Amino acid sequence: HPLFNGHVISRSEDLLPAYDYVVVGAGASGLTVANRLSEEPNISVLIIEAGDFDKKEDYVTIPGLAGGAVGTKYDWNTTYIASASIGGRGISIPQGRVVGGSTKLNRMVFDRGSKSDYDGWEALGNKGWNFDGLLPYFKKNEKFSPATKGIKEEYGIKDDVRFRGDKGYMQTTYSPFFWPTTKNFIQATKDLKIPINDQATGNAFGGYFCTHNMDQNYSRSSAEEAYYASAAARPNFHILTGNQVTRILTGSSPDGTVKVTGMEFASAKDASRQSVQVTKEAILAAGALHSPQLLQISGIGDPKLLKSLNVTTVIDLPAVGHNLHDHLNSVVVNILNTTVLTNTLGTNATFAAAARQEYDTQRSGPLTSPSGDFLLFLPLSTYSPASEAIFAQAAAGDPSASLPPDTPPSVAKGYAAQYASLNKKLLAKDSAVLEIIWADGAVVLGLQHPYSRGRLSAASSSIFDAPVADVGFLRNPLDVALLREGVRWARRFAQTPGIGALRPFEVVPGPNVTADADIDAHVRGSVSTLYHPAGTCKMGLRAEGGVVDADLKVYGVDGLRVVDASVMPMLPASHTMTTVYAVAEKAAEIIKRSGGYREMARV
Ligand SMILES: Cc1cc2nc3c(=O)[nH]c(=O)nc-3n(C[C@H](O)[C@H](O)[C@H](O)COP(=O)(O)OP(=O)(O)OC[C@H]3O[C@@H](n4cnc5c(N)ncnc54)[C@H](O)[C@@H]3O)c2cc1C
Repeated sequence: HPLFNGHVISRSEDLLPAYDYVVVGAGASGLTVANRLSEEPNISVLIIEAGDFDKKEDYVTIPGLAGGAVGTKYDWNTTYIASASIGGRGISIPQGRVVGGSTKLNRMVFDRGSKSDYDGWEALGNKGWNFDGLLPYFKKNEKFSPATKGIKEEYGIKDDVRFRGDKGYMQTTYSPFFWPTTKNFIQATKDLKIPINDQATGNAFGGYFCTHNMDQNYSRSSAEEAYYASAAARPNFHILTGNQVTRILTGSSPDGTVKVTGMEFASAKDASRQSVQVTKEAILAAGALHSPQLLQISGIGDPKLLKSLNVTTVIDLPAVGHNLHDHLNSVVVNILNTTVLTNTLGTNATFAAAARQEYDTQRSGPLTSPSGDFLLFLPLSTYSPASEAIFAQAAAGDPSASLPPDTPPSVAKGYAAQYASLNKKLLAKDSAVLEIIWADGAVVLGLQHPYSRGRLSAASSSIFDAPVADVGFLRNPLDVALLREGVRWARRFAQTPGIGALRPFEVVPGPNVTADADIDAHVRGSVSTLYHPAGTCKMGLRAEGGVVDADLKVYGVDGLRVVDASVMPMLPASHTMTTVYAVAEKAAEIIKRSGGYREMARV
């Protein structure tokens, strides 16, 4: 077929009239699933992506400049709505709008959560979704290379390679350069007798050395380099960029079954709508903020919301958009008495020029590191003496304090089970409550298992109007207590010999801020996002607020799945990309199996 030339479809006129699978969104999950499905030469796959290909700008490819694409044309530039619980502030929430999705914007922390976190997904009613069940897919995603000999010896990094993949498309390794005060951070970890583990093994707590998604040339390995590049030559793999899916088209058969029939899309709000037919399935991979929005404007959601948008209800599924949660962080900032800091790249032009030259000519030095080369993930009892008291407060608390007004009963029921699971984590030794990112004097305190939940709602019936994202940060005061204890820990940490050697001087919130109420005010006034929105199309039982089942099929509709960060019932204590890839790798096999294709793909 002339159109099956393996090239990017840049004009919608060049599309085939029908595809077996149409994937919405070419980010982490979408490219993974589309790549794996198109391994079968008989399957035709189309991905529709709102953004375009990037131009390999330095801020996209160079690890030391990671995050630089935030706020550019490659970002949706979305915001979490202002809320009283965080001092009336709105918070910007970057999301990739480019081929590669958020993996082009992200900070390249490539880690997994604890075994207990994934086992918790299964305990919530999702058979097979546990650490052991995900491990083959974590490995399938990855082509891991160990640290350089120098870094390995200097820092004593030990990897259990049985837990690592060596044939995947995603290239991962450690930075060949660690910023100098990383040594102080590691020393402080030892001073506090915090064990150092290997996060890949499921023991993602204590301290760990962190891998990044980058190739052997120390350039970003995004979903594009990994899953697009390796599939682009396949004639049955098409991608349409610069177009947004505007609606999922459905029809009903005489017996009342609702089935996906096609996808409608457009290049701009006022551009004409076009459509392609879907012969097998539509797969949503638009991310945790856009997949639920697309479901809602296609008539799948809470009838009350849909009515207010003038959208006809196709499937009454009130949970769509609920269970929105994200990792949030507060911060304690110290001034350090030392010269070479990560921000020297921004403040000292001579240093930056030398670093650039070193990167360009030798692929070494500061620009090879996206930072975050060593991280702490602390169980509550290891960072707070108040764990029993906070547990008692939680056990006596009312789960509904975490939820937005008008939460549907099924969602509240499902959340009650999550609440019990969150309470257990307060006493657990095998799951972290707090992440510590050491950013040279700034101690970033990331809450990993927040109690509070929010809600994502379409703002209108048009996909081109940004959705209303109420993330619910600090809605439940338990989250404030967990961060308050983090602030106190950060001060003890600053007094360890390891950090003390840098003569830290606290400037935020400042040494006078010691009373609970004052620390709480600092927490409420400072929290921000760690960029991990999830949970809005939760995998779970329908009666418990599930939007998709354990095969990631949307309840009530034939031929429709969600495979992105929105299906995670609860965030693991880790950054999210690695988990998104593993979920998508598993999803691809589930989809192949249900289509009658063989399961284990060639790699
Ligand atoms: C600034 C930032 C820093 C981060 N840092 C890290 C980190 O260091 N480590 C880590 O593990 N994780 C990090 N993350 C999170 C991680 O990148 C995401 O969890 C992951 O990419 C989510 O994958 P996804 O497939 O769900 O969505 P995405 O990767 O965001 O992909 C969704 C895609 O769908 C497209 N889309 C949306 N709506 C439509 C539509 N209607 N039609 C067509 N296309 C559409 C979008 O344009 C996008 O390309 C970070 C994220 C950000 C934004």
